[in-house]
Amino acid sequence: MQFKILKKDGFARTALLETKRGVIHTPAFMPVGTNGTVKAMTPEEVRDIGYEIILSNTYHLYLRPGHETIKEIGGIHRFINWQGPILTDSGGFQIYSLASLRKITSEGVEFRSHIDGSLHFISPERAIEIQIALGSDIMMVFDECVPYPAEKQYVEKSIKLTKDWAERCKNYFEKQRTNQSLFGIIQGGVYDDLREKSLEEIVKIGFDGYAIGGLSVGEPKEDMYRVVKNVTPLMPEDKPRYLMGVGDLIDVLHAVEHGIDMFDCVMPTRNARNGTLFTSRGRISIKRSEFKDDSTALDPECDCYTCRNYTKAFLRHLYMCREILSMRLNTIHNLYFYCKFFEKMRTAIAEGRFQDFKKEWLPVLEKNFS
Ligand SMILES: O=c1[nH]cnc2c(CCNCC3CCCCC3)c3[nH]c(NCc4cccs4)nc3cc12
Ligand SMILES: [Zn+2]
Repeated sequence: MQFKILKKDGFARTALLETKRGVIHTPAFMPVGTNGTVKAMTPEEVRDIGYEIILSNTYHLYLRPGHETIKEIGGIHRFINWQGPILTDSGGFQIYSLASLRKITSEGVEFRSHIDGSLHFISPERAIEIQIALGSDIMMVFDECVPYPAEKQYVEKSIKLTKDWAERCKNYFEKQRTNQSLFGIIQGGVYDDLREKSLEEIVKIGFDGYAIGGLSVGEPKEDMYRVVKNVTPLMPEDKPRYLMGVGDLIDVLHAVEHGIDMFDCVMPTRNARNGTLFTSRGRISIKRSEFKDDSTALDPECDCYTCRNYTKAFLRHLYMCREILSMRLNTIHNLYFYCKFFEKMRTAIAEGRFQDFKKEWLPVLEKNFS
């Protein structure tokens, strides 16, 4: 995997991440494909909007239909019909946020499936074995995402576990003959000293890229910004930096400013499905009665399929009828808005005007148009 920095603007940078299945222009947003689908979208629609990489999650696919099934079918790319790069998470985060009856030991995590209650055990080695079977291009180590809030001594113990698990993931990965990449994850809660300790330990093990985990889990924004500001410049400059679970475009601007390259978040797709749409004049809730007779486009500045062909009145109508087309048209627009935002941000960095871009967009993104 090659990571080539094209241009720097302060700590912000725009780069090319070259994988065997294609190039990713960074800063990049990675749409979330739970169960192997970016909900309501075909892979062609996601690709035609301009996305180069999507996420699939190990926890769901391991439970249903099972990683062996996907392997027999020909791997995750064949299964979901996405020929570009795919990043899979380790499953650890979903176990904490979805499964029940969890038991965390130094060996791994025992949990009950949120689907049928069956008992499972995933070790760091198993988490890598599953991702290798899926055949993703970028795999994530099995980490412990520290919840917020968490006592400092709990976090101290947890980063030791995350470090041991990261070592075990790397050792297992190196014994397999696979040309996939493996990213490490830095934890440490909101404690700057523990963040630096976790960073040093994970970088010492050595990975193809590094993620900041344990954020966007309910901590105050100023804690998230402080951790990103302090940790990011200490991460290896010549490797991709991935801020997990982020996020809101305001948070993206703060993170790109400090040198983050990759993002994933359910925001554009989940918000679309509940009628919250991002526009060039702020965020709007399409179900509001003020749009009942509004014959104008959702966003006059947007040239996506939805904005070119439908009125706010129709989008509101579809939403009120809970029509499937409502989810599709809203998702097309929100994904398009995010994709174009990242494209404009990359251009701004390439032209050395990231600060202007941030100043121009922050007020828009903070605005609730209604
Ligand atoms: O430390 C972490 N370790 C591992 N994963 C994390 C994730 C999941 C990132 N998205 C995975 C996707 C893989 C494909 C399917 C969908 C998820 C996080 N997401 C958030 N916040 C957003 C949040 C989302 C839900 C609750 S908080 N913080 C996160 C912190 C960690
Ligand atoms: Zn649009």
